[in-house]
Amino acid sequence: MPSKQALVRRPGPRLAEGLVTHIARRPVDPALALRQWEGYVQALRDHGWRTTEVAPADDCPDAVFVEDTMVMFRNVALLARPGADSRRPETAAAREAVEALGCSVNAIRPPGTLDGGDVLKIGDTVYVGRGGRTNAEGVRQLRAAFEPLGARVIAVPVSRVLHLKSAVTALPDGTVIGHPPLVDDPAAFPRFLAVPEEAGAHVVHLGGDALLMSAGAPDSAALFTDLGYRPVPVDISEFEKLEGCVTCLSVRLRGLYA
Ligand SMILES: NC(=O)NCCC[C@H](N)C(=O)O
Repeated sequence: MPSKQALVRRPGPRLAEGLVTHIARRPVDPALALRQWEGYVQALRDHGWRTTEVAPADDCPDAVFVEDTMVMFRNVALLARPGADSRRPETAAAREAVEALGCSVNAIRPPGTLDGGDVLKIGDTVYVGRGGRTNAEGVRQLRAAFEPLGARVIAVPVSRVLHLKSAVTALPDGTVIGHPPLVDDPAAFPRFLAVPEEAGAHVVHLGGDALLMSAGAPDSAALFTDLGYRPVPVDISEFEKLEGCVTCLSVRLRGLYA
């Protein structure tokens, strides 16, 4: 059975200064953000996930988006080298956290850049978004790290949103979901399902039929219900103002040895 261990990182004091690239900046309410983060962590726990907090990186406004610090394949962590300079210091404590969980750790080296949010795994297929944060050398190093472990790495273009997983994620059956205006090339995926809202493109499989998703996508939630899934909505509006989504607030470690 897959392990249900997740890394999370609480929002720091400079959260409101987080990067915005593809949307207009809107003020972030730090107190509300903390409550929303606690609700997100609770939703993971309510569905059987153990959560480990990565030590704070309080000088890094975007540290709460801990998914970007690494990519997991089985029990191997590939430490990211974030494409944004301000996010580079985030990986040090993330490394300590995965090492403490017994993972093998590898790392992207200069001049490679890669953000965890650019990597979507579906079984042994690993899609990587070549876009604003992940460069060709990062893609090459991802291949070199994971193909020997049985991964098939497929690079896809990302130009309309921040990360690949800002555009698409996957249902538990492997169907890739995305909001078409934001997806560069839906034909890159063998099965693609259009969802009616941008925030509806982001799901985290909690186990069984449960899908963690933004409360901001009720029509997409209805679509998933109609397909036999059980949406678990969480309000993450303050993180969405910083181009965050449900995937990027945790690293899921499904391949740990018991
Ligand atoms: N994986 C993700 O989608 N991460 C969101 C990161 C948002 C953050 N404001 C950034 O621009 O890096």
